[in-house]
Amino acid sequence: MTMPLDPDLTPGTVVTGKWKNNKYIIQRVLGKGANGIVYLVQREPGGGRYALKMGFNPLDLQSEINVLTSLAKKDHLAGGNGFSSYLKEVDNYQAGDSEISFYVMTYVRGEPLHLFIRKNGPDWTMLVGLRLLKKLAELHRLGYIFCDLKPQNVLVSSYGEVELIDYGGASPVGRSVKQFTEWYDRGYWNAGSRVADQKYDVFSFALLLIHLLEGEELRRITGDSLPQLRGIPLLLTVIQKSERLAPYRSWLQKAIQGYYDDAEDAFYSWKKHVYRLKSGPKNASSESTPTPGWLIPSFALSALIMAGAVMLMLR
Ligand SMILES: Nc1ncnc2c1ncn2[C@@H]1O[C@H](COP(=O)(O)OP(=O)(O)OP(=O)(O)O)[C@@H](O)[C@H]1O
Repeated sequence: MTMPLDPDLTPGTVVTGKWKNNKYIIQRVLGKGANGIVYLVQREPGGGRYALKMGFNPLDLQSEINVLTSLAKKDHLAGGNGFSSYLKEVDNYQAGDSEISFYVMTYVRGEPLHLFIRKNGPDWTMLVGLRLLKKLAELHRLGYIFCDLKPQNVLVSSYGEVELIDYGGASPVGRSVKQFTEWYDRGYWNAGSRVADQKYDVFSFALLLIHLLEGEELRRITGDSLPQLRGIPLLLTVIQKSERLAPYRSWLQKAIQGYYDDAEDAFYSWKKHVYRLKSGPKNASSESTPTPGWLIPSFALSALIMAGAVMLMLR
């Protein structure tokens, strides 16, 4: 089976599945990664919108499909409804002489975590972080580790709902991590092995948080030091010195040092932290940065949506 290197399809192209004969009309490219290209498609007939992924390498795509299938089965058995409905269909597409494998999944509306926080402000980190930990906890309960946690793989809706995308790196507990991004990788930071366990994801989450709020400082401090000095003490220094990380300090110190057994443990600890913030004093950053007048209405709306979302979450 041959495969074009770059299956770039123009809007309007109809992708017909070879085996199941379902038709999907390409609307636009949602994104391109190292492993494949993801399109927004409309199913015909019926018209529902989905995300359709074509892989550059059929074997990599198949292993991703295997993970999603196994997750769906486990989730179904556990009575859940999150992962069991994510994967919709797997088929092949005959494009000229070549056959391209693809799969269809739920279309997740949202923007990558780092862009969401940049646009809506760091105050959202508290809520979005809680929801992300909840997602990871659901995955851990099914025996899987996400492994390649990075801002691009976390999509956030305008109400702060969180979805993980790209399960290409997900592994059952105990396997070696096959896909990772250095900045969020426990091995890169000399903070533990590259074997998939629950703490691996919690560590990546902690690094994600440091990156979101203190990215420049992290780059500066690691740029100056030798690779062998990259490690837990260096990260603890960044956490200790940072004003922006102050509300998360004790949580982060524990996460970095592998104190939390899994994402559920980390989630409950974070939840307590959210409660504390709710009743505590206003944080320093909102006092020290004056808000321009024209931003106040959108800020107020943003705060209102966040308050509503926090209440929903803590019900
Ligand atoms: N279900 C989805 N709903 C909406 N957008 C999606 C969905 N899946 C993927 N995307 C978009 O497509 C992009 C590429 O998808 P994906 O991350 O699966 O590809 P990849 O080749 O595995 O990427 P990477 O190089 O990060 O491993 C994502 O960054 C995202 O913008």
